[in-house]
Amino acid sequence: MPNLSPKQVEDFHRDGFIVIKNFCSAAETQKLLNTAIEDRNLINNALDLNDQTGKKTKLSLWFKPGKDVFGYLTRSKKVIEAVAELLDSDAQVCHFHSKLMQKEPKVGGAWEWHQDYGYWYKNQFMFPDQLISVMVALTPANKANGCLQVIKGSHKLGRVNHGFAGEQVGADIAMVENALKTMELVYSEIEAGDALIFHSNLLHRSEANLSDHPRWSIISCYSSQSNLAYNETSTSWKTPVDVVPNEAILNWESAPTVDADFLKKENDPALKATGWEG
Ligand SMILES: O=C(O)CCC(=O)C(=O)O
Ligand SMILES: [Fe+2]
Repeated sequence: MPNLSPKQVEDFHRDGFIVIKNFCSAAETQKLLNTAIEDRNLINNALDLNDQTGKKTKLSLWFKPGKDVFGYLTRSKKVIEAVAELLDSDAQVCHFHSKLMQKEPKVGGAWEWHQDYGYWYKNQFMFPDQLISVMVALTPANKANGCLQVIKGSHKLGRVNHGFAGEQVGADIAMVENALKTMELVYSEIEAGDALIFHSNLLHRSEANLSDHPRWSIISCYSSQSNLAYNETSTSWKTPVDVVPNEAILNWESAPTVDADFLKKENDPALKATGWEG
């Protein structure tokens, strides 16, 4: 039984993204949000990333999905089946990394226009069509609190050059402006529990959160096992996901995230100059 309809698959290939409403139930979303708020490891391993104006986005990033509620979500049958249908490979699905994104009221920073493959090219992943991101909203995301914006169809541009924009890596703004002349900018306003699945070359950004409401989400990135990365020391990206039933999210006991292999800022090639920029 396919997880996605033929129309969803077609939309993804044409537009570079799809939104799946109520991908997580209210109870699942609440459990994820509570864990995000209460789990000391997630909090202690959060990195602050400055945007160009000094506003900060907080993110915790880990590689190997564990036996906690986030691990169960990222390994769940519903996520892995959807991803498998959209990746350009019949090989098994591997989990590259997940990030808990916390854009706090008034202080949550912006993300510059970029393609995720703009980062992952630095990891020397070979195939952008075998890399994908799944964003699940843990709180409502809208224009006021800095929801994700995407340029519809921009994954078809291929990878554009990226250079540093503050502490972040940003796409060549000339190419972004050209794209915006003919392609539609879409504000991905979604509710808690909705999922946005997008291609690694889709141009996207988000503005600062100037509202009184948090914008929290989890973004999980997947790669096919046939996609090799020659500059990546973590190993989860080449390890097929140990898939769990969807019920695990709500019903299985959630272990602490203490053993998770969290990213330290200095170890991320995407945050370092390689000389390949520009
Ligand atoms: O959460 C956001 O607003 C964007 C984050 C993002 O695009 C990324 O981490 O690659
Ligand atoms: Fe991104």
